[in-house]
Amino acid sequence: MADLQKKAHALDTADELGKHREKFALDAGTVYLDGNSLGALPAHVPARMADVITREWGELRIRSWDESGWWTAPERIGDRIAPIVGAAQGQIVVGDSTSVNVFKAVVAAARLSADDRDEILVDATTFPTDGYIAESAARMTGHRIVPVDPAGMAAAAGPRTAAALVNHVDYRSGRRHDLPGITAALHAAGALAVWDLCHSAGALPVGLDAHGVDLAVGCTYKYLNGGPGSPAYLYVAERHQAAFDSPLPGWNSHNDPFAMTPGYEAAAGVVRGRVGTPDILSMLALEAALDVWDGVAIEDVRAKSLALTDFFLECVRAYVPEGRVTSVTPEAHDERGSQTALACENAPAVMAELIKRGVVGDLRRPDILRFGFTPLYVGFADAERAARVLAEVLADLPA
Ligand SMILES: Cc1ncc(COP(=O)(O)O)c(C=O)c1O
Ligand SMILES: Nc1c(O)cccc1C(=O)C[C@H](N)C(=O)O
Repeated sequence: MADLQKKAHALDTADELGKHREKFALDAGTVYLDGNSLGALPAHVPARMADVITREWGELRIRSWDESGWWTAPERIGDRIAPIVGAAQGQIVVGDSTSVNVFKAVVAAARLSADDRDEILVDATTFPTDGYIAESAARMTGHRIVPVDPAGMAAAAGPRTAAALVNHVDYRSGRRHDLPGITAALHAAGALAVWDLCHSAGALPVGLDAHGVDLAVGCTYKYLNGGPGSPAYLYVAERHQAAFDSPLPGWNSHNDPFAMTPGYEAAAGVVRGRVGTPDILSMLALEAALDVWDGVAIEDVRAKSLALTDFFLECVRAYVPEGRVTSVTPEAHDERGSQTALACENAPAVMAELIKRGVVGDLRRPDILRFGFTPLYVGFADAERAARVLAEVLADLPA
C-alpha cells in the first residue's frame, strides 16, 4: 500500500495538468469520479453567472441579445468546443439536448443520402436515448433501423445503408470504438457517419475533420463541465451544410429571423442547426466553463487519462481480492475511453457504500461500478484512494 501511495505522489508531482484542479470547486474529502455523468463546477462560473443575471439580464434586459452577444452564443460557443473535438471553425452549433440533436442529425443524414438506401445502422449497445430517437426518426423518413455491434459496423455497411449512428465511447463499458475505421468503411459503402461524442469530447482526441466525420452530436455536462442540463451541440461538416435539411427548422435557423416571414429559408452555415430561442443562462454557464480549456492540449488530457485508468487498475489489482471485481473496460489503450467499469456482485450496495465513504462513482444496473476519470481535476492519489476504499468496502460487505 505504501508503495502505491508513494507512486501516486510521484505521479502527481510530475503531472503537468495537476495545476488545473484548483480551477474547480472540489472538496478534499471527496474523490469525484463521476465527471462522466456530471462534470465538476469550474470555480469562476458562479461569479460569471451572477454578472449574466444581475447586469446582462437585470440591467440590460432585451438589449443583451445584441450587446451581450446572446444571439450569436450558439455558434460562438460551438467554435470554442471545435478545437477540443478536432473541428475547424463554423461547423458546431450549441443548443438543445443531445437527444434532440440526435434527431436532427439522423433525419438530416437520411435526407442527405441517396433515395434507394433504406437502412440506418445503430450501435446496438448505445445509450438508450440514441436508439429510441433513431427509431422514431427512421419511421418518419421511411428507413429501417438495423442494430449492429460497433465491432461489426464496418462490415455491416452495404449498398442499402444510408447512415450509421455510433457512440465514440460506450457509456457502460467505457470501450472506445474505432471512429476513423468505421467512418472510412461507411464512406466506402456510400453511407454517412453520425457519431455521438458524449463520452469522448473533452476526454480524448476525436479528430472530426481529420477523419471525415459527416455529422456528430454530444453533451457538454460531462467532460466539458457545462453544468446540469447544459446545452448539447451538433457538428455538421462544412461540405454538408448547404444541403443540411433540418427536421426542426425553427425561426432561429432562418436566414432572416426577424423578417418573420411565413416561408422558411434556411440560414447559411451551421446556423441552420439551430431551432428556437437558446437557453441563454445554461449556455453562458457553459461558455464560462470552457475557459478551463485555455492552454490545455487534448493530447495531454488523453495521456493523463490513460495513465490514471492504468494506475487505478494497478491499485485495484493490488488491493482487491481476486474475483471480487472484473474490469469490463478493455485493457488496450486504443480501445478505452476515460472511465473504468468494474462488474461486481452486489454492485448497488457497494456503490452506495463507496459514496458514503467519499468515493463518488456511479452504478449502471445491474452490476457495473463506473469510475470516470476527468484528467483536469482527478489526480493519481484520488485513483489510489478510490481503489483502497473499494477494497475496504468489499471487505466489509458480503460477496
Ligand atoms: C451516449 C449518450 N447519449 C446521450 C445522452 C443523453 O442525452 P440527453 O443530453 O438528451 O439527456 C447520454 C447521457 O445522458 C449519453 O451518455
Ligand atoms: N444526463 C444525466 C442526467 O440528467 C441525470 C443523471 C445522469 C445523466 C447522464 O448523463 C448519464 C450518462 N449519460 C451515462 O452515461 O450514464
